[in-house]
Formats: sequence, C-alpha cells, structure tokens
Amino acid sequence: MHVHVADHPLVSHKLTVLRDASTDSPTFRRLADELVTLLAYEATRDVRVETVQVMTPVAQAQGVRLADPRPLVVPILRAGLGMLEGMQRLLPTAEVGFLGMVRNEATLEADTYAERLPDDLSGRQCYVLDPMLATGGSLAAAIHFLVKRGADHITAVCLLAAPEGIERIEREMTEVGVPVTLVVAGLDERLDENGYIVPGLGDAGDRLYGVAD
Ligand SMILES: O=P(O)(O)OC[C@H]1O[C@H](OP(=O)(O)OP(=O)(O)O)[C@H](O)[C@@H]1O
Ligand SMILES: O=c1cc[nH]c(=O)[nH]1
Ligand SMILES: [Mg+2]
Repeated sequence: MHVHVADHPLVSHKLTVLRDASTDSPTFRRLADELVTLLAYEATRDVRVETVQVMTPVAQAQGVRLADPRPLVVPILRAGLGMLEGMQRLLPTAEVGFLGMVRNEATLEADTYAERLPDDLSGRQCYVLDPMLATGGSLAAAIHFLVKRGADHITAVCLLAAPEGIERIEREMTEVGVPVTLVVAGLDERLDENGYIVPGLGDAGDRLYGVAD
C-alpha cells in the first residue's frame, strides 16, 4: 500500500487542535472539514483528466477536465460523514456512495448496517473517507465491498492511522490483488487495549456528533 502522510505545517496545526480534548464539537467539525480539503488535494493528484480546448478572451488554450466516469466518494458513516463536504469542495461533481459501519467495541469487528453503492464500479476511481484507521476492520470491510463491485482504483483518506490498521489493509489488499493508496494527516504510535488510537483524538464519531449509545 502506498501511504502518503501530508507533511504540511497547516495540517499539523489543525490536527493538533483536533486532538485536544478541550476542542468543542463545532470547532472539531470545522477543522475536520478543513483538513479533509487539504488531504483531498493530495488524494486527487492522480484523478483522471482528459484534454480539452478552451477559448480564453485572448486565444485558444489547451486544458483538462475531469474524465468520465466521475469519481466516487464513499464516506463510512457515521464519522466519515464529517469528511464529505471537505472532499466535495474539490470534487463537486463526484458521485457519492454510502456505507454505514459500526465497530463492535467488544470484538472490535466492523458491522455493516447500511450500504448504498453503485452496482458497477469497474473503471471508477473510488475515494473512501473515514477519519480513523485503527484495527483496520472497518476500512477493510469497506474496501472489500468496493472490490466485489469491480473497483480497482481505491484511495482511502483518513485523519489518523495506527500501524496495526495499515498492516491489516496491506495484508488483505495484497490477498485480493488490489493496490490501495492511503492519504493521512498523521501516523500514530499504536492501539490501546480497547482498540483506540494512541495518542489519537478519541472517538471521532462522538466528537463530531455527540456520544452514541
Ligand atoms: O479501524 P477500526 O478498528 O475498524 O476503527 C475505526 C472505525 O471506528 C470508528 O467508527 P465507529 O465504529 O466508532 O462508528 P461511528 O463512526 O458511528 O462512531 C471510525 O470512524 C472508524 O470507522
Ligand atoms: O481511536 C479510535 C479508534 C476507533 N474509532 C475512533 O473513533 N477512534
Ligand atoms: Mg465512533
């Protein structure tokens, strides 16, 4: 897996405020949104374009536009929804598919409770959004959904990743033979005994939207 860690002082600054336990929900949502737009710039570096001609007020010029089929953006609910607008800011014409997943906090296995994806993803560039790559169970399950529908170009955009999660995605994607790129704002040290990223930022979904039952 190709892992790209966004190395930029603004990313580091925003991530530091995001980590701070005293940052309130409105500020957390705004910073997550801003960070995703910065990460989206990196994540879309290889987005497919085609050559077009354009008439400026002065002369004809050659340029590019996004090629068809449009990219697909897939936020993993709940927390990934907090990344959708930041991504759409750079890819306003992207299609959006949804996956609802919740991690069973006892087994740490991901359970899928919602799925709304196009049937055929062959030839589509897919961008999966999830702030936290912890054990990797949720992201791996999401990627398997996409691969089953024919996707072979997958980029995951995350805010934080743990080494355990990266290793799992690498292992599982090597097995299915689909290369995955990860674009992330920060790589953390490890998981704790509850599967939380250390030092991390806590429960991303709760910090975005409030404590779930
Ligand atoms: O890598 P993993 O070990 O699978 O953990 C990461 C997952 O955990 C969080 O979701 P959560 O299950 O808390 O659901 P939520 O977004 O509804 O809060 C997070 O948003 C990821 O989807
Ligand atoms: O640190 C973590 C791990 C999983 N899910 C989160 O929201 N945070
Ligand atoms: Mg959560």
